[in-house]
Amino acid sequence: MTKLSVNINKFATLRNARGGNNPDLLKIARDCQRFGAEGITIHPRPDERHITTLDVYNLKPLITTEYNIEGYPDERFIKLVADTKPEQATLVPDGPDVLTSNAGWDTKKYKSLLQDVIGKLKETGTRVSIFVNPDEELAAAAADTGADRIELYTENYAVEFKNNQEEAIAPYIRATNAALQRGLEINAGHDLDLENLRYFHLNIPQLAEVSIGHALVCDALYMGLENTIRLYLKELR
Ligand SMILES: CC(=O)[C@@H](O)[C@H](O)COP(=O)(O)O
Ligand SMILES: NCC(=O)COP(=O)(O)O
Repeated sequence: MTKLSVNINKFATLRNARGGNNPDLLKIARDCQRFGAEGITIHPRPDERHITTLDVYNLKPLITTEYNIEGYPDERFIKLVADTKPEQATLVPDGPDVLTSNAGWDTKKYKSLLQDVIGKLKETGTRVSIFVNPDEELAAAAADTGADRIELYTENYAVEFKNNQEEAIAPYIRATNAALQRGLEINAGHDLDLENLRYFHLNIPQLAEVSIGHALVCDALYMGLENTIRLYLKELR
C-alpha cells in the first residue's frame, strides 16, 4: 500500500504571513492524521520561511503516523533529526536560497558526503531517503550511499504529464526498476496532484510513499482539508 504523507509547509507559510498562530500548525498536523493522512512531511528550510526550528520539535509528540523531515544535511538538519528521531529523513540537495526543491542528488559525485551523513542519521534509528532525478544510473548508485529509499523528484513528470503521459512516466519506471534491483524502496514527490497522481501510482505500484503539499493545500482551499485528503487517498487505492 502506498502511503500518503501530507507536507504541511504551506500551512506554515500562511501562518507566518501574519506572525501569529493562525492557522495552528499543530492542529493542522493532528487533523491531517485524523482525516486519514499516513504521514506528515515538513521541510524546515534555514530561513524558516515556513517551518521553524520550534515547529520541528513541537510537532514530534503529535505525530502518530510517520514523521518525515526533509532538508539539506547540514549541521542544523542533522541535529534536528538526532533530537527528534523522525521515522524518516529525506535528504535534498537544495541550496539555502532556492525557491523550492529543483533537483535531485548526483549520487555518484556526492557519494562520500552522503555516506557520511547517512551513516550518522541511521545511528539515530531514522530511515533515510534521498531525493533523486528519474535517472537509472543515479537511482541505482543511491544504494552505494547507504540510503534505504530514494524519493523520485516528480516535477518533470508533472510538467510532461500534460503533454504525453507515457513519455512522462517512462524514465520513472526505468529509475524505479534500477533502484528496486539494488534493494532500495521508492518514494516520490513534488508537484503531484489530483490530475497526475493516479497514473503515477498505477504505473509504479511499488511506491512506498508519496509526499504531497502544494497542490493538496491549494485544493483544500476549495474543497476543505478533510475532503481533499480523502480524495488524494482515493487516487492511491
Ligand atoms: C523535497 C521536495 O520535493 C519539496 O517539494 C519540498 O519539500 C517543498 O518545499 P517547499 O514547500 O519549500 O516548496
Ligand atoms: N517531497 C515532496 C513534498 O513533500 C511535497 O512537494 P509538493 O507537493 O509541495 O510539490
